[in-house]
Amino acid sequence: MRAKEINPKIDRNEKVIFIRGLQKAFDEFEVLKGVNLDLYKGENLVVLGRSGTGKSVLIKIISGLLQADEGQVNVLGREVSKLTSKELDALRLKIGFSFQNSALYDSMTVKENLEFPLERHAKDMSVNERNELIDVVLDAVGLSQALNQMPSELSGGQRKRIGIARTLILRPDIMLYDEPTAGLDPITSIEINKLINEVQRRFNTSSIIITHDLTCARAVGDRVVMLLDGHFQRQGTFEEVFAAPDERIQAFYNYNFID
Ligand SMILES: Nc1ncnc2c1ncn2[C@@H]1O[C@H](COP(=O)(O)OP(=O)(O)OP(=O)(O)O)[C@@H](O)[C@H]1O
Repeated sequence: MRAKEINPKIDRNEKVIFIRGLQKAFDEFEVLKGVNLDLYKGENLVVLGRSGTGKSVLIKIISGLLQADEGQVNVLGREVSKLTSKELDALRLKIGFSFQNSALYDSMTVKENLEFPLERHAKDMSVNERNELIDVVLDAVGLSQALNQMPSELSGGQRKRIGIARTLILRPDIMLYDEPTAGLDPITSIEINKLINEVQRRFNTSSIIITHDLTCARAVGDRVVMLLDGHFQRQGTFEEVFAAPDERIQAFYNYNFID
């Protein structure tokens, strides 16, 4: 797969996430030891790292699910640690989570699954507006025909797409994808990579994509960062990061890459 062409709409004057000196430990175990991160408006940032390096912890801190021990974590202009729980709920609505375990409700149709977040968070929306929005997000993920199907009738890749549609329906500014291609075959993975780029273009979202999948990293990342030993050791385009003469990075590459 060819490397991604960097999105020309990235606005480097606007940081939607700004993190400085982030530290997080669990008892004696220091997971994040001073992480700095910028996510620019319109950018897809890939965070790579081996298992247990703290990628999920980072996402949880960004979304206020975990507290940082030290450092500044600013999301859409708000300092996360200073928010009340109500303010945090409001901020979370601007963040779309596509987590590995964000499963669909099996007893509901695709349409009902998509209506669910609207019923909770957009109570005043008319039926017509809802239906229009459902059309828009289903079209975006290429599954308009699945409207009345049950999740059990869909493939793993299609369920993943509907999960992303359900996240998009609240029109988030930021998308957080945790291992978006995990458990998918290579062809379906490539389709999900294309979808991540399509979401970026169509909805002008800024995204963090956490993955071990280097094919995914190369296909979707405008910028790639490598989390190693509690710090971001490298960042740049995919090619720049893997051109680094660092044994640990080369080992990661050689072990993972499927070309
Ligand atoms: N709530 C918690 N309490 C104690 N330790 C935790 C907690 N959450 C995470 N950890 C530890 O922090 C480390 C980083 O975990 P994290 O889930 O962020 O890894 P990861 O990089 O996302 O790994 P993977 O790719 O396997 O998902 C792990 O050693 C984990 O055991």
